[in-house]
Amino acid sequence: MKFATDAVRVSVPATSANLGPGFDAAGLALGVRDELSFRLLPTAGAQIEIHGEGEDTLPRDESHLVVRTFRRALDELGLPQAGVELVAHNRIPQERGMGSSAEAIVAGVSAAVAFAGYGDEARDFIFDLAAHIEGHPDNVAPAVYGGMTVSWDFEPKTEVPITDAPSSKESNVVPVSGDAALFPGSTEPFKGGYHTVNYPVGDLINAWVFVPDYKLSTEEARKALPLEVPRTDALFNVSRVALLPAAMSGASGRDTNALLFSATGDTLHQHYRSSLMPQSWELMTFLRAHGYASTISGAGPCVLVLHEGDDSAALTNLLFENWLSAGHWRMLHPAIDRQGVLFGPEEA
Ligand SMILES: Nc1ncnc2c1ncn2[C@@H]1O[C@H](COP(=O)(O)OP(=O)(O)OP(=O)(O)O)[C@@H](O)[C@H]1O
Ligand SMILES: N[C@@H](CCO)C(=O)O
Repeated sequence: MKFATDAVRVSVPATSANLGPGFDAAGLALGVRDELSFRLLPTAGAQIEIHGEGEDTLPRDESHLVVRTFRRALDELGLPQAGVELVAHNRIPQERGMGSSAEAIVAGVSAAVAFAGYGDEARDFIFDLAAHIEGHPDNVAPAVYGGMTVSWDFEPKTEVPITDAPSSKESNVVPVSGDAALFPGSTEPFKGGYHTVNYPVGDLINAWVFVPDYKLSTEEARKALPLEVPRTDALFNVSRVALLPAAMSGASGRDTNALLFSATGDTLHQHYRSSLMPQSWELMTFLRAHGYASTISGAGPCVLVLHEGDDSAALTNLLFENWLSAGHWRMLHPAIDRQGVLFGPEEA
């Protein structure tokens, strides 16, 4: 395969994973974007210019996450390993729970796809490869498709009776019974691996992200989680995560803010991580004590609030004296992003 163009642009939104109960499954795209441009160079290697978030910390060599995933995607697409110039304008806070690593991975894969000359039809390929590189799909899915997503890892070997389990990698696909009848001609196979669906988000749903002045790596935050959880905690999260789509739609016919409050409850992961981010835990519990649907964003330490209606003034009043005035927290009010990654050839 050959490069279809010599320069491409990519724009990827921030994301908030888990939304409380949906650990490693639910995610929401937020209107804070990193913008990247890539240009092929006649010589090997990577030349990297970084503006904004990470300009003092990110590497400027082949170990840069965007470049690493770009190279992996070039291999997958059968494109040669060319030299590349990368200019990144980063707005997404890093190691804060706003999906910066998923953003970087989606950016690298999308750039390779754009160089290959593909457009929207390659979105599923981007999701599949990026989720495999990230290792969990909850940030990658909204970064790719926008809006609210729920993702899952389909394992034919465990989800079909053992006697029917496919034995080779090639047959690691399960046709879903009934599809052909419902949609004549449809094959809709469920292959092993990550899948995702979008759920509607009501126009009046607002999101706020409180960004602290300290960081926490996802790797550290994942180490704090137990391998097993009590059944009562698992049952609690099953009901809460099942409520999320109805609450986020804003169209359930019930009080949306009351539903959002219940739907963002979690007993599976947040409290195990609280000692790694005591200030964030305190802010989240304070907000919940005042009736706000509040969660730790992703692996933390940002705090997310979801609410029907614009409560910016009330939130500022509530938090100014004890939280915002000391300068340790920034309050963001991003739109819900409904587009996901944007990518294509650099316009001349
Ligand atoms: N824009 C970027 N460009 C290159 N590398 C990045 C970028 N953003 C993040 N990274 C890499 O990803 C790491 C942060 O990943 P981590 O998963 O810890 O945080 P996060 O993705 O912001 O949080 P979460 O997954 O909880 O939302 C950084 O230390 C850096 O190595
Ligand atoms: N679901 C992930 C999101 C962070 O990448 C976690 O909470 O660890």
